[in-house]
Amino acid sequence: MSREGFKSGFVSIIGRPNVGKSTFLNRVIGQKIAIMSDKPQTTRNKIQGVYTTDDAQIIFIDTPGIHKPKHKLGDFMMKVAQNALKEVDIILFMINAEEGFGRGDAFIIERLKEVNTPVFLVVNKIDQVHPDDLLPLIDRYRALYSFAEVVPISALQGNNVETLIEQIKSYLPEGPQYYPTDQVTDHPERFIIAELIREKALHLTREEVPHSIAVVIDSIERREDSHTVYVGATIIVERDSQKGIIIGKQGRMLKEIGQRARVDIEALLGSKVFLELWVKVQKDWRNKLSQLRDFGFREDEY
Ligand SMILES: Nc1nc2c(ncn2[C@@H]2O[C@H](COP(=O)(O)OP(=O)(O)OP(=O)(O)O)[C@@H](O)[C@H]2O)c(=O)[nH]1
Repeated sequence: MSREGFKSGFVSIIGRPNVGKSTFLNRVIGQKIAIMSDKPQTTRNKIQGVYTTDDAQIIFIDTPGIHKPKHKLGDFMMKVAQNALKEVDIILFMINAEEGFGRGDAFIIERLKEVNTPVFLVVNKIDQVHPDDLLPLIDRYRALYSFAEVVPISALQGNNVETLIEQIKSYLPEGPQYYPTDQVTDHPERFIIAELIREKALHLTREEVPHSIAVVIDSIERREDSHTVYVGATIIVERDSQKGIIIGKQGRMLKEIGQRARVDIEALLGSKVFLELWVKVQKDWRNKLSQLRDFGFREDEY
């Protein structure tokens, strides 16, 4: 669909782990589509949120944090992120006002210098700092890169988020409405369901299980004459000890993960859900690219 004066484009959100990228996306899109966690580096997949108004459509790409590569997952995602940056209309470089400048930011700025896309410096978590401290912080970043705009926000409380949206719109080219108005994400339900399960598993096991959890959806079936959707999923961990933690005493932890995930999946699908969860150990899955592909990380999609 193409309308006179209608603007549209792609916006990539980048930033160090935990700066608030998912919180921002969730606030703008108004639906729980990105995994949220107090632990860093949980947003591994590209998540697209689509924000549509009468006069514009913004397609957000929640690019995974750019880190120095540590193992192959790092390398792989770095490449994905770098490619994504070249193809978008605007990059939002989000920083955490509370934490200030860090080496991770310096690293990202080096990557930004390799692309021509306009970059907004989005200073998040301003609810946590004194206004007097903001300007010196912004100057520190400005000394390193010429940002198209600088916008302080609080993604959590919503301060200035609308202003940021308006500024994004003003940079977008005229273009078609790529997605229907009611579409908030182009990911198949499968992906969102996997993220919801992963979120519950990470949340409930907190300190005991690191980020080496992947969730694969084995099946989603709506059986005829039934209002129930049957979902089968496997939680993949790296070690036997993690499998034990996920399952818990007499299966209690797995049951809890399943119950909590089911509530969210029911809200997502708008129907009753029967969720069956399995746990599987696959050693060192993060270092095996072929398996990453099996888990849905596909380089050619980007
Ligand atoms: N006080 C405050 N906290 C915030 C704000 N935005 C996000 N947070 C908190 O910061 C933490 C991390 O937020 P996320 O949105 O998960 O961060 P992220 O950048 O998506 O993190 P990764 O998934 O690791 O890349 C959460 O506990 C949020 O509630 C904000 O504006 N103010």
